[in-house]
Amino acid sequence: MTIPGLFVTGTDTGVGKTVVTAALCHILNRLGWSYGVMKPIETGWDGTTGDWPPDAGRLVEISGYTGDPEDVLPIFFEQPAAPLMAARWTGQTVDVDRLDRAWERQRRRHDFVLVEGAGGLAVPITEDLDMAGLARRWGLPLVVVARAALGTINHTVLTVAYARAKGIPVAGIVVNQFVPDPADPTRPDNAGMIEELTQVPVWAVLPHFRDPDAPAVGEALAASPGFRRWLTGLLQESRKG
Ligand SMILES: Nc1ncnc2c1ncn2[C@@H]1O[C@H](COP(=O)(O)OP(=O)(O)OP(=O)(O)O)[C@@H](O)[C@H]1O
Ligand SMILES: C[C@H](N)[C@H](N)CCCCCC(=O)O
Ligand SMILES: [Mg+2]
Repeated sequence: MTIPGLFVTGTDTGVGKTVVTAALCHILNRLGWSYGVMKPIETGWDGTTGDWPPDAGRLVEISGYTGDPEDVLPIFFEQPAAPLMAARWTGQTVDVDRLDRAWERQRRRHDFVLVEGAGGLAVPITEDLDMAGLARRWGLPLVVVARAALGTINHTVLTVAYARAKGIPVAGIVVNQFVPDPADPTRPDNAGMIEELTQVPVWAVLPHFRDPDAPAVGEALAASPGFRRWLTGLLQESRKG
């Protein structure tokens, strides 16, 4: 495989990274790929409720992963905060070697790994590493999930500029939760403006789903021309070896 996977980031927390990562799992399931999933650091879970926290649990459920939880979710914190903050509050530091070891095990097992970040790209993990640094460290191109509504141009352009400043390729942008609103005339044109300003393909403009389950969102993503173009390119590259 020409790329080892995708790092799904967003312009903010709560923009739809997990929904889009689960949709990508659905598409890879349909293609019959063997792939890995990771949520390297999840915050806001204390480890006592259920087997998995919400994000890692969702990805495990859709991908059908049954192995060691450590390889999907090496690190979690109770406080719903940036990892560096959550770690400091409990007198800890994030063990980056532990993240790397989980990543290496995933890479040994799979040609392709889907990784969901926490929050946006500049969210700190340690004093020296943020989400962008993690994607770069693991050689993963980004998918940027962005809101559909007013304010998204600025957030998305800044996210792409930050990625470029750090030398990380951005494979595509997903504009999420489009709901027409007569009070917000920007919505129908935001994706085009984002593409023009960033020169990154918008893979899809996804609607707001009553139930954003992986098959529904995955089929919508799979049917979107921007995503199909990227996938066709990836499949051609993977056939070349
Ligand atoms: N297209 C959509 N249609 C309907 N609901 C959506 C859609 N996308 C996301 N949501 C909902 O919005 C909320 C936030 O989405 P999600 O959990 O995927 O965000 P996130 O970026 O992964 O957040 P976090 O930063 O906590 O990881 C969830 O309740 C999710 O179900
Ligand atoms: C708790 C939340 N759902 C995410 N896991 C963490 C988001 C950190 C965002 C930090 C910030 O950008 O201010
Ligand atoms: Mg999430």
